[in-house]
Amino acid sequence: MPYDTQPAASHFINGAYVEDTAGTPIDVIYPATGEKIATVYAATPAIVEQAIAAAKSAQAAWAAMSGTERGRILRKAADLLRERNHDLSVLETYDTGKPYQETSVADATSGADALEYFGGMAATLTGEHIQLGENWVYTRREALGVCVGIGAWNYPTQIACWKGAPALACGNAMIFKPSETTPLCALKVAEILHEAGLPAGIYNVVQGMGEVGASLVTDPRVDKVSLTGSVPTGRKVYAAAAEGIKHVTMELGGKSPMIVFEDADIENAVSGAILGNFYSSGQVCSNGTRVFVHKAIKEQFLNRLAERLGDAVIGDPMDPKTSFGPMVSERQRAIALEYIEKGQAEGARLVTGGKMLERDGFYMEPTVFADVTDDMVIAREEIFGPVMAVLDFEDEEDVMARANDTEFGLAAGVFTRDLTRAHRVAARFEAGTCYINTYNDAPVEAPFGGSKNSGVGRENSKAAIEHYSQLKSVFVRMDDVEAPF
Ligand SMILES: NC(=O)c1ccc[n+]([C@@H]2O[C@H](COP(=O)([O-])OP(=O)(O)OC[C@H]3O[C@@H](n4cnc5c(N)ncnc54)[C@H](O)[C@@H]3O)[C@@H](O)[C@H]2O)c1
Ligand SMILES: C[N+](C)(C)CCCC=O
Repeated sequence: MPYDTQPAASHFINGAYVEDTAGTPIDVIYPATGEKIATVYAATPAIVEQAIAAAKSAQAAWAAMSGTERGRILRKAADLLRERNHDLSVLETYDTGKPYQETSVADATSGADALEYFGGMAATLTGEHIQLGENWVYTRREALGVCVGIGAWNYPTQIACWKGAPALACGNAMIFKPSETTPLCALKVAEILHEAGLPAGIYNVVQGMGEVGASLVTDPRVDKVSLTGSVPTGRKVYAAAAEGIKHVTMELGGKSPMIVFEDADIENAVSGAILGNFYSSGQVCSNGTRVFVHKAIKEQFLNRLAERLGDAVIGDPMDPKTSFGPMVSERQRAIALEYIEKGQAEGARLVTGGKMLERDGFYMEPTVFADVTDDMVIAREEIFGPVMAVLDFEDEEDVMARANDTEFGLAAGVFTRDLTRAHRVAARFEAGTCYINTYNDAPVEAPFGGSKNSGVGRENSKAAIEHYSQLKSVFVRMDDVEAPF
């Protein structure tokens, strides 16, 4: 192993690594080999208490600093993430199994973008002045207090930063619980933030399974919860947060549509479908896994897609030439393979792939089904694996209705050369993040998030500020107070 993956300790609390081996051990498995590469221990109630107490006592002083001072620390952390991109990318690859070819451009770099963007914005956060005759109101944009971030396993560095950066820019403290499947990367984010000058207690990381997350969400000292995870977990966390009337951001799952019209640039549409189904071995929330292709170009599209998939380099994720790595875990691969069996049983046509690879690690083939119909399980449920469902259509009205006929609303994409149609379709998509002639771009400047069951709130962009701060109005009377008696 060219990299020591064992973290200094399981948790990062109050500016330092903290260990408590009384917690349940969590083995960290390298998905490319199935080997154990590290062990962390789930937070005990005493560790959770330490983290909440540290965040609570540090937050007010952090919020009292000027935005310029807070932002400077975040921007320094962004620089450190970029300087250490290689090591952080290697760690991300060990944590998730995603190829280094991806992690070196999409994870620590995306986290750095968030820290730089929100670091730059911290000094610009202001209230407003509202004149009412002689009297006036001013508003103060204030921090929420203690925020809890709970992560999924597909983008551990990115999620730790996408939640941490706006929270900290607004003057909050954060306690982040990574997914138990990928616990390593967030510890490095915490370490770097503190090296950049973050005061102790402002960004803490605790490990554990769902119950650790639940104990954070229900603590009365916690003011906001931001979850990235599945819809079933989102339901539980949203309900628990509602009990305490807490602020929430819910970044949940999807089964997003991608519509390829007969006038589309086929090469670009195939590229979009590859990016939106097979990047990160298909383990991306916003993936366009229901690909509606116009009947007139369907066979051309499928032939070109199969040819391009033949160019995928499946192998050692650390080899920079590898473009398709293993699934994150044996369990996640088993889930995807079960869906493939269901697809075949329901009569979908297997165009390519469909099997696990007989080698160490959790590899399977990128898989494409054609002749999928709307009622098939593979067209309705989120698989979270490299399984694309291609469906036919002929009519725009009909395909719009079918594209929107889902409980999810995370993302949606359209490929067409017809400008008017592109914008008409984007306007009619019931989804929070839409694409025209591209797929899965997620720059920090743009809001990212879902509608319907795919989520509440937005990450990134100015919109995230609304979800990590609150406005206080202060009414100022200049004349006398009139009272009835
Ligand atoms: N919308 C987005 O931005 C986005 C991004 C990445 C992943 N996802 C979604 O995440 C899912 C895959 O990730 P996963 O398998 O890790 O999801 P998951 O829902 O199983 O777990 C997510 C996190 O929630 C924690 N958790 C579980 N039960 C909890 C509870 N009762 N209280 C508090 N925390 C609890 C887990 O420990 C984990 O850290 C997919 O559905 C995917 O679409 C969404
Ligand atoms: C940046 N991506 C690739 C759109 C991923 C966002 C997080 C979803 O899994």
